[in-house]
Amino acid sequence: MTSPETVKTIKVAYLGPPGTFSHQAAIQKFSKFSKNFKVEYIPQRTIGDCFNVIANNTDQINYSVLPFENSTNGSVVLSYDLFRDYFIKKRPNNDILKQKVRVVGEEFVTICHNLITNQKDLSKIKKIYTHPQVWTQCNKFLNGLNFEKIDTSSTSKAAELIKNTDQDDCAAIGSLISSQVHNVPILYNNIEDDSNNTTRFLILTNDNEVSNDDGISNEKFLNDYQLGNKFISLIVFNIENSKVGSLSKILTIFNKFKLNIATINSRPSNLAKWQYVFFFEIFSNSNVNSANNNANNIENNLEILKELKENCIDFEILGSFKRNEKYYQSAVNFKC
Ligand SMILES: O=C(O)C(=O)C[C@]1(C(=O)O)C=C[C@@H](O)C=C1
Repeated sequence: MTSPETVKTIKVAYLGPPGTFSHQAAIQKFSKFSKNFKVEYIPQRTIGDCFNVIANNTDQINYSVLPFENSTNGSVVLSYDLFRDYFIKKRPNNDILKQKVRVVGEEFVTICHNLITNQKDLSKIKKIYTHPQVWTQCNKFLNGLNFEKIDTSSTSKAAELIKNTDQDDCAAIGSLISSQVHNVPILYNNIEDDSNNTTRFLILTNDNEVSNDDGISNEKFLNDYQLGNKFISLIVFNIENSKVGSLSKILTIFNKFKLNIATINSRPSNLAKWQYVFFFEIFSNSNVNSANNNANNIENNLEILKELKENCIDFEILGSFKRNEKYYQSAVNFKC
């Protein structure tokens, strides 16, 4: 048995305060490690801070949890823009394979929203606080109510503000756990439009870190705990926007190598007006870390990498990770 002094600590950053959906994602992903490791969950003030602790290698954080997309209202653009800015900043180096910020996993959380308030009469609520991503997940409940929307850094922050106000016309939207953490009652539960409302989170790490005394990389360590053999690679690139066919050329490359594209997103490049940075997620079957990688895996297929590089201004693999088995679960299994 490992003695308490030799137990290694895994530090996981998440959007705080405690009780956010990001906190829930972190616990879902990392609680299984607590048999062999001491897992510390470290709250961050903003989603930007969750990214920066990894990008800047601060506070000896091993992993960070980042909301990435929601089944009701789509991409968390703030997270895409953090990747975009990181990619653009790194452009001059253009080092394809070894990046500092790596995406090494994903987690899915069922998002059930609650109206949290000390007020007992809905018609008396004049201000509602929550994270901006939430408003359009609760359209049906909120439509017709007459209130001021106040954005907060997270849902649990909204509940904390309600706790600390003496005004009786305020409410927050957040999780059951946030209402318990801040000890403010729920007036209405399950106010999300879709009872299967789900957010997908990415797990980030820093390549320089190792997870255990054997020197196994965080990437391999986390993937070894994940079942299945489907991998996802997240890539980011920019192309000659004005050249006819430049994006279709990229699509052709994936078709040629028989790789399925799971998602496509674009964001303004911020380099010049009306120029874009593209994010693709690519399915593959082989393990990034195994010795017998086959050519199907984008990270190790030099031919694909060469063709992509030739047809992009800049191109980067942000990470590859095993598809979380929750992705395949039916909606019924996602119920709260
Ligand atoms: O505010 C929270 O609780 C978060 O974890 C952030 C966040 C997000 O940014 O999407 C996570 C899940 C929900 O979709 C709403 C908010």
